[in-house]
This record gives sequence, C-alpha cells and structure tokens, in this order.
Amino acid sequence: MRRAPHRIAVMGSGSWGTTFAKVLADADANAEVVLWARRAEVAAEINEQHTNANYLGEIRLPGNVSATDDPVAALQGAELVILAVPAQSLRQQLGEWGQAIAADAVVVSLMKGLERGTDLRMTQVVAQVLGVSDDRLAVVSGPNLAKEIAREEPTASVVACSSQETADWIARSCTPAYFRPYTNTDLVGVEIGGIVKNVIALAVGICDGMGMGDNTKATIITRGLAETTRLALALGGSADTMAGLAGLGDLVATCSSPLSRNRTAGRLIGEGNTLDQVAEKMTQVAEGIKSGSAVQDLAATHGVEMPITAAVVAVIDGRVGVKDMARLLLERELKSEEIH
Ligand SMILES: NC(=O)C1=CN([C@@H]2O[C@H](COP(=O)(O)OP(=O)(O)OC[C@H]3O[C@@H](n4cnc5c(N)ncnc54)[C@H](O)[C@@H]3O)[C@@H](O)[C@H]2O)C=CC1
Ligand SMILES: O=C(CO)COP(=O)(O)O
Repeated sequence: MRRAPHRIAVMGSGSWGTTFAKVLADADANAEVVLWARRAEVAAEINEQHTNANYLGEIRLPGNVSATDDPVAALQGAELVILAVPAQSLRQQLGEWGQAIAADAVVVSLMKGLERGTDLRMTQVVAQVLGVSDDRLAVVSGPNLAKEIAREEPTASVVACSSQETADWIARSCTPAYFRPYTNTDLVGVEIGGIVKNVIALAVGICDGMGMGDNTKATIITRGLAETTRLALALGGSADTMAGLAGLGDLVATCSSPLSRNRTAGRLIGEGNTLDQVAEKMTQVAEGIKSGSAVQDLAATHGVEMPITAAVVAVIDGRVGVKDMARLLLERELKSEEIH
C-alpha cells in the first residue's frame, strides 16, 4: 500500500481551502500541510495565531498547518496538491504555478465551477494546462459547508478519481474523526453534481428572497436534480452518483443552508438587489453566478434540456425579472417526470 503523503500543498486559503487543510492535518499528525495564501497578512496570521479569522472566525488550525504567500515554497516537495481558488481564476493561477508542481504529484480539485468560454470542468483545465494524467487527477465533493466542517461537525464526502487506487490513497489522507470520504471512480458525475448544485441553489435562494414556501423550493431541488442528472448522463456520468453525496447530498445541503453563498446570492437577487449590489454584499465566491451560463452552453452542446439553469441564467443576464421566472418554468409543455 502506498504510504501517506508527507507534504501536502493546499493552494487557496479561503474558507474551504483552510478548512480542508485542517481536515488533512487532523487526519495525520505527521503530515506537513502548507497553505498558499494570496495575501501575506493571511499567511502571517495562520503561522502566528493559527487562525484565518476572516473566513473561519476563531477556529484554531492544527500545529502541522503552516502558510506562505509564495506558491513555489508551498508546492516544494508536495506529493499531494489541493486546488481551492475561485474556478474562473484557476487557469491563470496554474499558468503561474505550473512549473513548481512535481511531475508525479496527485492533483485534487475542491472547486465547484465550470470555466466560462471553454465550458471545461476544473479537472479538464488542470489536464489541459499541466498535462496531468487521469490517474493523478481527482475531485473531492459532497455536502461540505466549510464552516460546519471547521467546527468538526460530522459529514461525509466523495473522493473521485478514475483510478480506484489513487482515490483510496487520497481518502486515507483526509479521514479525521469528523470527516468520512467515500470513493467513486465517476469523476465526471461527482464534478458535475458540485457545479450544477450552485446554479440550482441560486434558484432556491431567489424563491426564498421572494418569500416563497417549501413546496416551491422542494420542486426546484427535485427537478434541479433531474436536470443535473440529465447533464451528467450525457457526459458519461452515472445516475447512482447523482443519487449520492456529491449529487443529492450536496444539493440538499447547499439549497437548505443559510451558510451557502450561492443560496445567499440568490436570496439577495430575489429580494430585488441588482447583480452589482449582490457583488457588493458578498465577500466570498458564489460560483453559480459565473458558471451558470457555461453550464447552459455545455447542456446545449450535448442537447440536454436544463430549464431551471436557463431561467437562472436569464435572470442573471437581466433578460428576465425574478417575477417572471416561475411563469417561464410553469408554462412549459407538460411532460413525463422521467429523467430521459
Ligand atoms: N466554502 C465552502 O463551503 C466550499 C467551497 N467549495 C468550493 O471551493 C472553491 C473555493 O471556495 P472558498 O474557499 O469557499 O472561497 P472563498 O471565497 O472563501 O476563498 C477564495 C480564496 O481564493 C482567493 N482568491 C480570490 N480570487 C482569486 C484569484 N483571482 N486568484 C487566486 N486566488 C483568488 C481568495 O483570496 C481566497 O483565499 C470554490 O470553487 C467553491 O465552490 C467547495 C466545497 C465547500
Ligand atoms: O459547496 C458547498 C457546500 O458543499 C458550499 O456552497 P456555497 O459555495 O454555496 O457556500
């Protein structure tokens, strides 16, 4: 059995990158977990106070987590590289870091976004820019609201890689007492589940902001899962994955939690804020806002119908007001409930 990684780089010190560094460090006290922070003051705070207060409040990070604002230093000797920056910035970041990532490192994406302009998933961007082979490329995704995990509230997740051996190796490295990763070889399904749930959470948030009740939101969640599953199947993913933690699990967590940035952004839109006002009020990334149109493009390329996604994108683009969103969805021709 392959030994546990000694040195792990986590690229991105926002809420999820920092929390996942804690997960890795709590899982193995011998692992050296190095966080890369964009801002020197964040790295200094992590090293000196063992906190990242802007993102995680008073949560204390374990002693085997350190930080640097130098990406080359963070990546030095890392056998496992975890990527946790906003999706639309990944390509540029990889361009800057690429040479420093070891040729045999395993690369894991924590990101839940689709690249605008190319409609590529994050693992596809990594493969394209770095030439990482499929057996060294993975995703961690599931119902994983960072703040709850940082508080060590129990949750499960999915480690997806086309290589079962690599998925097992990663899963063993991120198993502290409060976090249980399952493995899955359906990388596409797991990644798509994480991407599309953000767009559906925007729709649920819009309903919330407009004061709608639980029937409406349950309808959006259920039919949201149906359209997510249609897209995943068209891309070669499996229906089982969509019924699991990275599909239904994450969708339910994100659509029901006030901690979700995507649901919050949707609520603000539903309350009548413009996109600029939403951007002003949000300090963290809500991936669905930018990924929505890429999801719609990808669906169109594959002939997949995604009416909720289309309605959310129409609202974001300013083509439809929130008050007309329901009509747009309800006036469609009646059809069978079947996914296909
Ligand atoms: N926060 C959560 O609960 C979870 C987040 N995710 C995903 O993880 C990814 C990262 O999210 P968070 O850490 O929550 O975001 P965040 O907004 O908390 O932090 C983003 C981090 O990236 C840095 N950053 C911002 N713009 C950048 C740029 N242009 N280039 C490089 N770095 C930049 C920020 O300084 C910050 O350190 C997203 O794709 C998100 O969907 C996945 C699961 C859970
Ligand atoms: O992905 C998440 C939970 O699994 C976090 O969702 P938000 O990005 O909407 O906060």
